[in-house]
Amino acid sequence: MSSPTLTTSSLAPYDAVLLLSFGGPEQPEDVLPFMRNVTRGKGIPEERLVEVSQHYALFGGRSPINDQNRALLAALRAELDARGVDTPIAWGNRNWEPYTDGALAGLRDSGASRVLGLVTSAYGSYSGCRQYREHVAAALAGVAGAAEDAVPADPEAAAGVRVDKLRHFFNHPGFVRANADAVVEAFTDLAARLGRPVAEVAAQAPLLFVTHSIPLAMEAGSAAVRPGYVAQHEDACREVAALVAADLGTAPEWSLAFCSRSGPPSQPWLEPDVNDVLAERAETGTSAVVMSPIGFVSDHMEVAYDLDTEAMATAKDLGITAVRAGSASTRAPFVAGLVDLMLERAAAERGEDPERVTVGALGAWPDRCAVGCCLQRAGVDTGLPTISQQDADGTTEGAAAR
Ligand SMILES: CC1=C(CCC(=O)O)c2cc3nc(cc4[nH]c(cc5[nH]c(cc1n2)c(C)c5CCC(=O)O)c(CCC(=O)O)c4C)C(CCC(=O)O)=C3C
Ligand SMILES: [Fe+2]
Repeated sequence: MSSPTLTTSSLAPYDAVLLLSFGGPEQPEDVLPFMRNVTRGKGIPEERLVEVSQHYALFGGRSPINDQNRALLAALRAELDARGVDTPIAWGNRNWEPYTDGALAGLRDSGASRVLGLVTSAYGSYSGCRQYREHVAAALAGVAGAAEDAVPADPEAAAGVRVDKLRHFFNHPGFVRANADAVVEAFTDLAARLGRPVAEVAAQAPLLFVTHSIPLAMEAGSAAVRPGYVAQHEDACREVAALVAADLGTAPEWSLAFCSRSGPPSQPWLEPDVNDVLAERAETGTSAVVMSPIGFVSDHMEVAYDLDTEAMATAKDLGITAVRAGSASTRAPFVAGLVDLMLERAAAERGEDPERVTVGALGAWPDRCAVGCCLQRAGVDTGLPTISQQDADGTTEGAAAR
C-alpha cells in the first residue's frame, strides 16, 4: 500500500538500513546459550528455561526466526529496488548471530554514519522498544571499543554511527491490511472445513487475537507516557476486525488473549491465556475459532509452539475446530508499508513534513521516544544509555541521547 506522498526514491540522509530482530538458535547446541542470552538478569526460573528449551528441541533445535528475517530482508531489498532506492540494508540480532555489533561495525567500515533501524516489533513496550534501544547503544559502545561495563554516555558519538529507530507500526495501514488479509484467508479456510458459507462462519466463530504476555509492571511502564502495550493491541485488533468485516460482510466477534507467559508464578503477567480462553469458550458452546497472532511479525517459535502446538492441542481436546491465521511476515502490504515508513522518516529527517499515515485512534508513534518511555518497570528509570530518545527537555539536539 504505497502512499502517493512518498514518491521520492531517496533515503537520504540515511546511508543504510539495519533490520534489528530477536534472533534464535539454528542448531541444538545453540539453544541453551541462546536461552541464557535472552534471560540474563531477568529472574526467569530454571524450570522455565528447561521447558522452553524443549519447545526448541521439538523443532530440531532450530528456531524459524532467522530464516524469516532472511526472507524479510530479501523482500525489503526487492521493494526498495522497485522504488529505485539503492540504500544498503543489513541485519543484526539482539540474542543470537548475526549480532547487532557485528552488523554495525560492518556498516561503519563501509562508510555509513547514519543508520535507520527497523525493529521487528510492532508494539511499544520495554521488550519491543527500549530494550532494543539500550541494546543498540551497548552494541555501538562495543563498536567504539568500550568495555561492556563502561558504556559511554554518548555511544553514537564514540562509534561515529548514529542509529535512528523507525516508529512503531502496529497502527500502520500496511501491517493492519496484511493481518486482515491473513484473517480473511483463515475464515475462508475454516468455512471450507466446516462446509458452510464464510459469512455465516464469521458471524459465529470468534476471532481470537493473540499476543505475547508481558509482566504487569512492564505493561504499566509502556503506558506511562503513551497508550500502553494493551491499548496499542486493542487499537490494531479493532482495525483488523473492521477490515475483515468489510471483506466478509459480517463482523466477527473478537477479543485479545495472551501466550508465552514466563517469569516466576508470583509475578503477575497479562491475562487471559489463550488456552484458558479456549476452555471458557468451549463451555459456552463455541465449536470453531480463528486465532490471529497479531502480536508477532512472523511465525517464529512462539507461534510454532505456543499457538500451533499447544493451543491447537487444547482446541482439539475441547472439540473446537481452530484455524490459525498467518502473520504479517513478507506479505506485500506489510513490506510496502515498511518501505513507506522508511521514506517517511527520511523525509522528516531532511526537514520535510511527510504525512504520518496511520489507522485507528492513537495517531503516529513519535520518531524519538520521550525520556521515561517504555521502562522495564513503571517508575524505575535505570538511566542506561539508549538511542532514539529525546533529550530531557523534549528536544533532540543534545549529543547524549537521541
Ligand atoms: C513482547 C515480547 C515479544 C514480541 C515482540 C517482539 O517480537 O520483540 C517477544 C518476542 C520473542 N521472544 C522470543 C523468545 C523468548 N522470549 C523469552 C522471554 C520473554 N519474552 C518477553 C516478551 C516478548 N518477547 C518477556 C517479557 C520475556 C521474559 C524475559 C524478559 O523480561 O525479557 C524467552 C525466555 C524463555 C521464556 O521465558 O519464555 C525466549 C526464548 C522470540 C524468539 C522466538 C524464536 O526463537 O523463534 C521472540 C521473537
Ligand atoms: Fe519473548
